[in-house]
Amino acid sequence: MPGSQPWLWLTVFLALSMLSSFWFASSEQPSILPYSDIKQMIRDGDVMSAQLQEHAISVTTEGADPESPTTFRAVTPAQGDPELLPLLEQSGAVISAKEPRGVSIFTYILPWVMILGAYLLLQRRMMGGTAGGIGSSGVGAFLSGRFAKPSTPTQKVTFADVAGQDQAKREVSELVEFLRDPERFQKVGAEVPHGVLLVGPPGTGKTLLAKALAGEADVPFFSTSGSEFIEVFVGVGAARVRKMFEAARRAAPAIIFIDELDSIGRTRGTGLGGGHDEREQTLNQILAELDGFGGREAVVVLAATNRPDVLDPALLRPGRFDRHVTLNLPDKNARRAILNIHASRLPLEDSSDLDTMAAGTTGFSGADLKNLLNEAAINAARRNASLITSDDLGEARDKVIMGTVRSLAIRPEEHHRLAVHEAGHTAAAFYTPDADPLYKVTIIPRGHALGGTHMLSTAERHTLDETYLKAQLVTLLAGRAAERLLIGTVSSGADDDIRRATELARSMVARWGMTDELGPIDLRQSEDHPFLGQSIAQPRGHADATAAQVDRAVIAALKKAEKRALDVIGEHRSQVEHLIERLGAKETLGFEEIQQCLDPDRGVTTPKRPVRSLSKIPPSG
Ligand SMILES: Nc1ncnc2c1ncn2[C@@H]1O[C@H](COP(=O)(O)OP(=O)(O)OP(=O)(O)O)[C@@H](O)[C@H]1O
Ligand SMILES: [Zn+2]
Repeated sequence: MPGSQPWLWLTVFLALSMLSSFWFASSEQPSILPYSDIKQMIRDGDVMSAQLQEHAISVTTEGADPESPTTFRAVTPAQGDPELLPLLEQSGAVISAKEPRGVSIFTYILPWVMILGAYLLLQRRMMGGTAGGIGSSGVGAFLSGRFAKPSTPTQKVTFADVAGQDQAKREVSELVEFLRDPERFQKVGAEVPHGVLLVGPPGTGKTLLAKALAGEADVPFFSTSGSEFIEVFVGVGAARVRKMFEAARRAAPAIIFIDELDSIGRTRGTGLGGGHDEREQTLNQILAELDGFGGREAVVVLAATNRPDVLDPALLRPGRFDRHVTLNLPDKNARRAILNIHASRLPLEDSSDLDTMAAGTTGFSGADLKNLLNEAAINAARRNASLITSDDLGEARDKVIMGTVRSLAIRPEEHHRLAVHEAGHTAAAFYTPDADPLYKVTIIPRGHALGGTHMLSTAERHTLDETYLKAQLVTLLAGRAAERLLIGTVSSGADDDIRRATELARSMVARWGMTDELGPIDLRQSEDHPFLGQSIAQPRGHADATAAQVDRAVIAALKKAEKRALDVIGEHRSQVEHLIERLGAKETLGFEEIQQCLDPDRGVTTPKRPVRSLSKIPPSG
């Protein structure tokens, strides 16, 4: 922080130098003599010149060395000395007088005021964070620290600036009316959600969407980032949160945006090495503030994260961040739209290049695409060209793919394998009658896993029957099976599939007694610790021989499921290949399209079974 505030330190420096000049100013070191001695010198005629001040007299004498006269000084008697002036006049010394020194109280106090001011500024800054922003003004903005970091007048962001993300926009836009006219809702006692969690991979436009909501509703936007709280001193984070909420309440209707919520909102009390006090205090303060909304205040808190899985469950309770809006990486059409938005100001040689780019950037986030265009423009500038060519774009794309660690960008050579892999999961789910019905399939990365076959989980299952679980195993392993059958090699992409399949098979064997050899006996290796919420090693209560038997049964179940997956895909090879082709071209396919590929004769139907919740089983890697 010090480095970021040079002017602050300049102020402190100035104040200190004022003080010091003040302290040392009076030290031109004349020798101090008793007044009577000075008077005697005057009488003796030794004094060449005298300078009179309000309460002091300085005299210069010839001294021993005429070249360097000596100065003496004395404080004059309090009531003054009527004899002094006549005496001096008689002596013939040069008499001068000095104005009373302008040392008002102000001069003493000014430096201290400056130091105090600088200190207060520094503290406010720490408390206020970078809160403030578009449209926030007045006292609220002052307290929230905006003055410390003036936000350059940003142009208003609206939903039109957010390409794709239709679902997310629709969900968030419900809040626009509330923010525009909260009284209408309050009058009829309608409670509007106060906490909305924006979930999605980096660069998918979470911040952009929050700003767009503020822009659409035309309300102040207070923003901060979770990671800012981690660096500050204990207690400051909580105070900052309080200030920001206070300011937002005053400015209501308003929006608070907390980026990177996971960096403060991680589950408390995990990690055996003790917690992070500051983080916990900050988190507790956020919870308290959220609870403090009496359902009446027109303040909406949006928070963004790409790790909803690590969030403290307390944050997700009703009345807190109970509304979740998911942002996905853009598919081809959405990528085209994003490129369009950001290329509107750029001189492109051929705008159809953007179609090519949209097709060749699977897995790019909105931020990646924006970055790509910027890199291309830089390339063109380096060449001294006035137009951006397709070569510039191509180079820029490669740079983004290679260069960004965070990016989930998919290399062209991975593209086909992903399509094969996902088509495998999809085909297995489609042809296995007991599996969950399909909903859609995509090769666009979601979160940590690449691609995904999305299935509708039929109702909420409380008990899982054996046939269903076996179908799950087959579906999980079918991605890898398809790679093996249709490409000839397997890849690390099935990592998560194998982990989940193994976990499931082990549960079937060791918890649910779904093998004949072992029967219904609990042979778990470890137990979930109820408080730590994680497995810690527990002593095993059974013999090594039994453990080996469990392992064998697990392996057998997995092998059998893999065989089944290979068979299913082999039997429907041409349909699966058709699916792969379509998936490669379109990246995301809905149920109807899946059905057209895998069962072309059947005509379109929709999933029959009742649907209550969406889940993503199996995730795929
Ligand atoms: N859907 C989109 N439409 C247009 N531009 C987008 C879109 N998504 C991202 N961008 C561009 O990428 C930039 C970065 O996006 P933003 O900061 O909103 O992402 P984020 O999801 O908040 O990322 P992070 O998780 O890193 O905070 C935006 O300023 C915008 O220019
Ligand atoms: Zn998979």
